Amino acid sequence: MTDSRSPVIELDQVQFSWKQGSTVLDISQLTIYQGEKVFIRGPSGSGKTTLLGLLGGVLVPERGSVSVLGTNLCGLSPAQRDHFRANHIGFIFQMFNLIPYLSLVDNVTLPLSFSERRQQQVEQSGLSARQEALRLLSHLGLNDHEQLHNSVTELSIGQQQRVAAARAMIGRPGIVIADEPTSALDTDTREAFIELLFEECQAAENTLVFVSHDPTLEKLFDRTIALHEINHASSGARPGEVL
Ligand SMILES: Nc1ncnc2c1ncn2[C@@H]1O[C@H](COP(=O)(O)OP(=O)(O)OP(=O)(O)O)[C@@H](O)[C@H]1O
Repeated sequence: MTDSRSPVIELDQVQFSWKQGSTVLDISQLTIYQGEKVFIRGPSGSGKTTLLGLLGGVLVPERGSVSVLGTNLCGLSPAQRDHFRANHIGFIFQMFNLIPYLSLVDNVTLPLSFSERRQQQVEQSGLSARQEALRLLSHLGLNDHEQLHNSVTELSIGQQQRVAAARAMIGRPGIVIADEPTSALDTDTREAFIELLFEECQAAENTLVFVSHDPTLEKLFDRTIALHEINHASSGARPGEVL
């Protein structure tokens, strides 16, 4: 079956191993399309975080190509990859990685300091960076005036997650990559958060790549990629192992 949407991420004959280790990822082909909401699952240690590192240009494969929005990341220098990532990819990390000495709003607007493109996208919306940060936080469920003045160290896990998601999405990067961002939450809270994430991604035309261990979330997504099914590396976990 052919897909009429444009590919935004294309992996071709990719192999990756950590130094002196055996091959962790060996993927012949992987294509993710514009606007898709993709769920990636796989056993612990199967290489999900490593794959996200390749998609974001944090890591480069020793073989094959990783093309994102038409740019082959393997052909860029480390500095060019950093620049590309700042412009086009929003990350939601497992541990959120919020900056404790910055306010919530400053945490959210931080990516704009590294990306003129994302800054311009906010300007074009007619809002200031602060207004856009507040809009995103409010849409993601953080609109209590008092909470907004809290230090990030005083936030619950769910609230931290919302700040991290707003930070990933500010300035419409195009691609949002989330690594197990809901693991500390109960099922209802997870689903509610993901629905909000979807709405915001759709409005901003972001493609979403989401990694989780939780199979109950799968049904919410357009497509699931079972990493252990597309990964031919001998060190990768085999189908049937504990998910
Ligand atoms: N920085 C690193 N240096 C060396 N080996 C690493 C590094 N990061 C991960 N690995 C190894 O690569 C393999 C895949 O790890 P990865 O974190 O990508 O798996 P994962 O599927 O995301 O696991 P989990 O679900 O537990 O987070 C593992 O064997 C791991 O030990």
